[in-house]
Amino acid sequence: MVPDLDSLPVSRSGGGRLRTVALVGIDGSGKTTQAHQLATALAARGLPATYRRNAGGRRWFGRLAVALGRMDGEHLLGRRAMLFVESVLRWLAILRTLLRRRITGEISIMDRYAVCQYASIRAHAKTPRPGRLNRAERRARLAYRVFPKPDVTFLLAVDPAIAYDRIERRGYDHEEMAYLRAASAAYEALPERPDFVVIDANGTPAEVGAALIGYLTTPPPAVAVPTARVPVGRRGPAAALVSHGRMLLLAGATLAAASALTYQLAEGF
Ligand SMILES: Cc1cn([C@H]2C[C@H](O)[C@@H](COP(=O)(O)OP(=O)(O)O)O2)c(=O)[nH]c1=O
Repeated sequence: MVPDLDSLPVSRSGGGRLRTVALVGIDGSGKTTQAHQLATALAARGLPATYRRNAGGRRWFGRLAVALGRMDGEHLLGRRAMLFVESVLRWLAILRTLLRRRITGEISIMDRYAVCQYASIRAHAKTPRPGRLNRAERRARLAYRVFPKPDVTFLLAVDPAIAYDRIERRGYDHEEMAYLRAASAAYEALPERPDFVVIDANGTPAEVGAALIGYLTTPPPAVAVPTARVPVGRRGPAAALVSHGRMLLLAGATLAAASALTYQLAEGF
């Protein structure tokens, strides 16, 4: 059966058409592989799905650091500066993705989203405490709150040891086991965690891909499932106000982000 836009669960739950899908999880969980695969699978079903990468530049700075004789981006810039740069670049990347989505009407299959930055901040803290919201995260949340929640957020849950092996095999970066464990715990402790659709990502790309597409194309249960997308109290004129306010904020942010240099930086990461 070939599903159309209106056959996807998100539209059936009353929230309108499916517009944004985010894949989140620790490094090596398979976000990039699966986001590409999912966009291709949806496109093959005639849906306007496009892969979008909301990267924070850590990998790029890692390569630069190595070229300059340092271990990684954190070693090059310092822990706090790297987190700040990552937060800014990811913010710009998400903004660009959402603006593109608005212009093209595509279904954006997003490789990472705002929650990845919150998890990164927790896991990269001097003393990682996965359950604790620190000052840096508070600031990031303030900046990222202009972005709407994706229609679906898939958390690719993977054993950190499997993720570690995958990263070693892909060969162009390295993560410590302690960091992967802290990041995994951070995702589990995020307040957004109850909204995630958790997918077992320990399997093969085909198995995980089937779980993702299966979720999106399987009709929801007949019982009324409350949707978290639009709180009931925000419907009607209040919803319109919130929506306009958000658009104004986004427009202002677009101006701030309009420098070609910054745009190119975000594009490259
Ligand atoms: C999804 C998946 C990826 N891989 C490989 C592909 C990549 O080289 C590497 C990491 O996957 P990748 O998609 O790059 O993970 P992320 O974007 O979350 O960091 O592991 C597997 O070996 N098995 C899998 O099931």
